[in-house]
Amino acid sequence: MTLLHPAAASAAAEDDAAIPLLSVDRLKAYYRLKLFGIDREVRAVDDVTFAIGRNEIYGLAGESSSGKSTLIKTIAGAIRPPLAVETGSVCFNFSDGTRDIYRLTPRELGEIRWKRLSYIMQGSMSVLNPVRRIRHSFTDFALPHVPEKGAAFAERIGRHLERLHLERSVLDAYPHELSGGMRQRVAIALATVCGPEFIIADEPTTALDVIVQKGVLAMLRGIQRELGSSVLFVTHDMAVHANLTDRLGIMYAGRLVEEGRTRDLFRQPLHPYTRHLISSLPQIGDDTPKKGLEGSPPNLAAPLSGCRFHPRCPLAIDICRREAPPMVAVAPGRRVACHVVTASPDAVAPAMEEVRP
Ligand SMILES: Nc1ncnc2c1ncn2[C@@H]1O[C@H](COP(=O)(O)OP(=O)(O)OP(=O)(O)O)[C@@H](O)[C@H]1O
Repeated sequence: MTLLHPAAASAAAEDDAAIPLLSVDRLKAYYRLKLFGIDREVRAVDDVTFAIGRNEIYGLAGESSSGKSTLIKTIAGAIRPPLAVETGSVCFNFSDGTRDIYRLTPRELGEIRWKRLSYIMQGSMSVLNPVRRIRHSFTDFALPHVPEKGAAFAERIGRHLERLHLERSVLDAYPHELSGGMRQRVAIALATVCGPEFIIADEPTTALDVIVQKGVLAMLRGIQRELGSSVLFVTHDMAVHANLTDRLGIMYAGRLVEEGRTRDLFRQPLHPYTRHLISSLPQIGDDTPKKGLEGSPPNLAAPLSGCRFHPRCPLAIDICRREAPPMVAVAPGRRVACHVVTASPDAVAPAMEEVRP
């Protein structure tokens, strides 16, 4: 197995577009706390590098507290104390120019929100004002960012709702009058009405039952294709990733530990943590009892030396306790941070042959 230079792997991952829409480079974001007079830092995002191409849905998976929400906050420039960005950069290559998110003024950041970069949150009530009709949410968020005003603006909203198979009458409802699924559909309509180039979706279907979830995901996939937007989709639910995302990044304890095309990760997971996530998914006809992962995730305020997964890893060897494994490109578009995987190319090589395009 030939290990690729990260730049070569990165280029290979971006088959569809020469320049990624989002580039995150060596990003570290820590919560800086003072507890009983003692300074503590929670290393929630610790040296994360990845890129998202145009027109792709990139999934981010990992168990609770692995740093997913912190990563998307830092990507969106929504950084409030005690969270602080230590090092690294986040650049968007929008159609009207490149923006380094940490060099923008609050005004410049406000100008790209909704128009170029928008969000779909888990609780749609956080964007839909509970005491105002839905129409006012559209006015508040979208009106400043589109050229149409007055009747032309109302027509734009109406046409967008119809495109998403929503009745125009939904505009007259209060959020509490709609079901959870319908509220999430409205939140997707709101997030996409200005035609954003990049959408961040944070657990948008987690609170919904499976049938409603399927409809909401199909709606998101449909509008993403129509607009040609890129999506960063965050959920711990691997089944959702399998159905929706094009590429997948796996986070563990503040770090990205594996990345590749979603189908390749499911067909041949390399990192022991990814293998665990995938093997614990239920499969029809398989009634063998699923074993949970022993131990608990590390305390990010006192990170371990070496690989953060080593105390729970069935494959851990000596070096895993001493040195943090770097993310290494092992095939075009495939990276993994694991000493065992990268040190045993022969064992992994046949598997990697399968995932080569
Ligand atoms: N405001 C905060 N102050 C201090 N630590 C925080 C704060 N918010 C999150 N953390 C810590 O940062 C780490 C990463 O949390 P984060 O919420 O980003 O993980 P997550 O993967 O999104 O989890 P979940 O799926 O449960 O939302 C955790 O250790 C968490 O306790």
